[in-house]
Amino acid sequence: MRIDVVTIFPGYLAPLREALLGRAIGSGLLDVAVHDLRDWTHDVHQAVDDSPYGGGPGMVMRPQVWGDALDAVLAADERPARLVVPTPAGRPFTQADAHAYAAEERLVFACGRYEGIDQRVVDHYADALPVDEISIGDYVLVGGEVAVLVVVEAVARLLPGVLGNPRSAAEDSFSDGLLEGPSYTRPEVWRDRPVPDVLRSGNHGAIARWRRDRALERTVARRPDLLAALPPDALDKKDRAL
Ligand SMILES: N#Cc1c(-c2ccc3ccn(Cc4ccc(CN5CCCC5)cc4)c3c2)n[nH]c1N
Repeated sequence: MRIDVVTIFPGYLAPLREALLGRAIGSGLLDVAVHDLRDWTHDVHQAVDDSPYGGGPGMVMRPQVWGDALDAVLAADERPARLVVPTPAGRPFTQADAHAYAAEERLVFACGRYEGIDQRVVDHYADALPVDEISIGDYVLVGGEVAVLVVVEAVARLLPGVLGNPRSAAEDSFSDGLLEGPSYTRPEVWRDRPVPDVLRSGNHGAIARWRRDRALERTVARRPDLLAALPPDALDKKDRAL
């Protein structure tokens, strides 16, 4: 998979080259190119923004600069691409999106700043390729770069060979529709707090039941919306007895 990121702050994307993602890049599983939007400006001030038509707070990013940048970036590789534009007004990004994006040959991310990017940019490219305006959560950031780091990590970990243990991705939270329960490791007792006995019993059936019960309890307490979204047959009699 090839990933391109266009931003006025290329340094914000440096973490992509660390740790797991850095190894994925080094092993050729992922090809990442970060581009400075200002390389496509032509004025001495390298202006990328201007006042909003109709008034309102802040500045809006200019369509001409984005058009020149995205034309050049898209033309640099013949693989079909999906353009992903983080925005506070975007559709919520989900684990299902991460799986869908992991199947793409190429993702191009447009990182806005200020009040966002002139809407005509999204509208223009939507005539030529798939374009997603996504949001990573109901809180307000200052730009799209952090969202790109989140999305790229969620996608890259699903690529074959990136995670050391492929079972991790297969057994993700949300993969069975529930939050995962608590995890424990050595020591057996830490600050007078023991590991639950069942986890040391060797009784795999009891362990699986205990873990399912803890996942259900946690989901009821923290994400009742996930329970409501479960298919009717997702909970068995023992689940409902909890
Ligand atoms: N993903 C994601 C995001 C973002 C995100 C993503 C991309 C950009 C580009 C610029 N900003 C800053 C910004 C902040 C607020 C507003 C709304 N206006 C404020 C006053 C009148 C309306 C517009 C832009 C961005 C924020 N924030 N939160 C998420 N989950």
